[in-house]
Amino acid sequence: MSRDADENAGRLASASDIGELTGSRPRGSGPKPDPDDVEAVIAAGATPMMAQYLTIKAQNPEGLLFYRMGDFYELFFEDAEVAAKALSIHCTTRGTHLGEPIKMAGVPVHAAEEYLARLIAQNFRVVIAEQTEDPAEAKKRGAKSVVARAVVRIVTPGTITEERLLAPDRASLLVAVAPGKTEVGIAAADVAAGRFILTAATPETFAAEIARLDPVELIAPEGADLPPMPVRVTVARRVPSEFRAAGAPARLAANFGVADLAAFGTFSDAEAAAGLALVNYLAETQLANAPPLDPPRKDAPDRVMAIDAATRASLELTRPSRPDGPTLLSAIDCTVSGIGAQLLSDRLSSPSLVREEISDRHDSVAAFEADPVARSAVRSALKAVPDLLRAAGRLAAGRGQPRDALAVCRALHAASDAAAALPSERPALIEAAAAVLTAAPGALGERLAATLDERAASGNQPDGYIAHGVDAALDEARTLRDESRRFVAGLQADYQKETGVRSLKIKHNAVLGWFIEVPAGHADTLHSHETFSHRQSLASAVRFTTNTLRDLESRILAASEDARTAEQAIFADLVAAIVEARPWLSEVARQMAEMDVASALAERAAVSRWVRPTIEDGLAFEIDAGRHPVVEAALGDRSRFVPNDCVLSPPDDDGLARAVILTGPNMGGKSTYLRQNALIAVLAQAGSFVPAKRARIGIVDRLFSRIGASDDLAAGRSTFMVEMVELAAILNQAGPGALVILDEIGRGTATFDGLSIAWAALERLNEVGCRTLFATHYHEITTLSERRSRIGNATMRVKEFRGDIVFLHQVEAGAADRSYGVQVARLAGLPATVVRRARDVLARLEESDRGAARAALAADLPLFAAGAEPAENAASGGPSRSATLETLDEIDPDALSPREALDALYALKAARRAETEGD
Ligand SMILES: Nc1ncnc2c1ncn2[C@@H]1O[C@H](COP(=O)(O)OP(=O)(O)OP(=O)(O)O)[C@@H](O)[C@H]1O
Repeated sequence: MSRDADENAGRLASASDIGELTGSRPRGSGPKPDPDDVEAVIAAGATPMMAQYLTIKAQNPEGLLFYRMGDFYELFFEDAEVAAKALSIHCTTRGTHLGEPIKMAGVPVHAAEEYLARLIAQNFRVVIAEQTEDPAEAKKRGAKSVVARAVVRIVTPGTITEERLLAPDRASLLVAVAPGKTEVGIAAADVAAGRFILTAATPETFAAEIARLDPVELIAPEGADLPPMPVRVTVARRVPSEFRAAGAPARLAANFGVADLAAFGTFSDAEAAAGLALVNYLAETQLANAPPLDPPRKDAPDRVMAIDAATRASLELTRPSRPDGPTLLSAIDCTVSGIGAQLLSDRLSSPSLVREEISDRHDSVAAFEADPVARSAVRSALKAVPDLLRAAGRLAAGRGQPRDALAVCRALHAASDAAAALPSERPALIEAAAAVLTAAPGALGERLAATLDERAASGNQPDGYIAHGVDAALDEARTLRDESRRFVAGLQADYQKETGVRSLKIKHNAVLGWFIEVPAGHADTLHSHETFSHRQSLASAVRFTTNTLRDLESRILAASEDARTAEQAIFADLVAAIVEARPWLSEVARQMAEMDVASALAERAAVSRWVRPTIEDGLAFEIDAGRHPVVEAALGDRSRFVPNDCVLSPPDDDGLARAVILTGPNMGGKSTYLRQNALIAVLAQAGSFVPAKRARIGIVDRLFSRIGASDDLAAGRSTFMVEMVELAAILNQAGPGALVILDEIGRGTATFDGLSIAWAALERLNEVGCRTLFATHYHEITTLSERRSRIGNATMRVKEFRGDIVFLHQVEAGAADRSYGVQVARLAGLPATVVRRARDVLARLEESDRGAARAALAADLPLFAAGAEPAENAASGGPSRSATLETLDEIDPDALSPREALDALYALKAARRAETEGD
């Protein structure tokens, strides 16, 4: 089977194939379940069951159909092949359909969640068709009648609620987008936890907003253009009328039982349209059991730092660029709970622009940092606290288990333990958390604790999870059931005595219920007793029953049934109480997450020696001894990381910020330095302390980072084109409040083109006056600092030692004169002949073209027309030519014999030695 068919059959389009797959149906070798020809197929001789299967499949063409047959979910035709491959399960054939064998694969119902998890992880969508009647009922309609089946749910990445299918530390967001006339409405739901937000973006900010939300599933109108998505987004296309703005606010309001959406805030028509499309999609896929969403809340993207998708990817804030690679989140995360980890991820994705909010968060971190005892106590109270919102969501959706109620109970008790341990110094956020958490466990928590049997509820037992003493009728039914069971046990001894068969046993199985079993050799003894009536003969044993046993069995069954009914009624009451308390539970969850994040960041600050940054208005940016949190952690021994300062604050009265041009050798640490300063800004505004000795930062409203570029062949763009598109976005969008870090802009084209573009881009950014770090190998650009007071030069220090370079990773003022690219290439293991040749070429180039060109370039630029001299000076101020180089220049390696080459090498070494001694 082709890869195409494989991918198309079960999945919705992934980002790269949006459009192509719109409306596509599963393809493959089996019959095409097209609604139009299903009837014809059935008429042509499908069995009644196959006819039912094909009808359901035709109505639900998107996704793999899990068709319930007894204890299995079966897949047929192409679905079977696709699932077999995706799950590494066996694909077999059974019977024929229209003369062809029917391919079939199945997964046991009891293990279905595990298989679903694997399919969801591969972006599949699964349609679940259950048996909706007892097979016995179906039989009554005739021997050939088919058990009624119906689709009960469509499992998609953004609508799952099962604990095992969800990542504990990451929200799985479902996002709907409704393009309007002037804006794009965006609805985002964390379906499992019930959170629902509405927001809007302009066509320009849309991609960045989607990157910030980072959904796992996206609902969009057919034909609408979407920005490139992270790899794992599933896209569901729906007809454009589903996203119509007209009437959407009223219909969405009705959905939440209010007359006017204004009850929840001010929303635009496009936002309401997106919200409605999301709610409808949830109803379409979850049918009767759609998990309830909280009323919509307005999300204000203008309160958070604007970070476009390319910057996010380049900084690896929460998603690694290569699988399992580190991210900022993974390197700093010390949270102890899933809800805390989710909040931290949110914070890093959306650093705040609101000074008070940032400062409140810093206050909490400071309070926890100053009080290690409270910090450790709060962290142990919150350790592994269950995700109570997800548990409550499952219960509200009718998919909950006793263990979900127990999770709510445990979380409420953890909340009160955490409340008791909070630091005594309580800035605003800790005080607010204390107020909420001290009210836990509350009446609900006490009731859950008193009602649930912890051991039984934490397992998967179908009964026994309601504690003894909660309900008299339940206890009575259980006593009756247990006494009857004991009576059965006693009966075994009686029957052994009565028959003299010591090996007689009373046993139970699901098919026969209770029965008496003796080895085949003793069967006659029991046959001779009137009391025993025969039930079943096996090869080695014969089974009997008696009136007394039958009687006891029906008593046990009735009592068990009574007990189960009583338990279910009590459980239903508990669920109702939990559902009613959801708003409070979500507040408790929020505060617990807040305290987990604050104490975790304090822990990080204490362990990794981070400091509280000073956040202010204006364009200050002063970092003393800043470090890169991810590289530092990767180096293992922290002392190996070399801290560096960075000053971009406005130097003049005009209030505009500085740009620093960073030059230095390859591998010298330029990218690390650039990134670390961007990450420090992100951390500071996310509410964290920062890896530095001191940091003073004027709020950064936009962050741009371009470090290296990769091609986007799928979108038909070369590396250079991608780089230029991204550079255009920066130059068009960066205002004075931005922080821009650019690494080797222009390197993807011919030297002079690249140099010119880099030059002009830097000038432009400097005119805007945004804080800029600009790393480049075009050393010519460093001459700009001589003309502009707000442009400075910095370089990465290296030492040369016997022809090799040693990276010091230290940033110092000044400009590098060379990139040491050839030395680095040598370190990387390039063949010696190539390195020699490269040195030769480099020496010639440096001697002739390049220097002249640089001088000419600087002289030609209007800006420097009046000041050509310094540029020329700079050009001629390179290293003086050494005796070694002179000797080297005279050598033509291609003309040398091996012996002559060796002699030449000795001559070079001698010349070099003489030079270094002379130094
Ligand atoms: N401040 C530092 N302290 C210690 N090690 C560092 C530091 N900065 C960088 N390094 C180490 O040097 C390596 C190279 O750094 P980086 O990629 O930043 O260099 P670069 O100058 O950008 O190189 P290129 O120009 O080739 O892209 C890093 O992987 C890291 O291991």
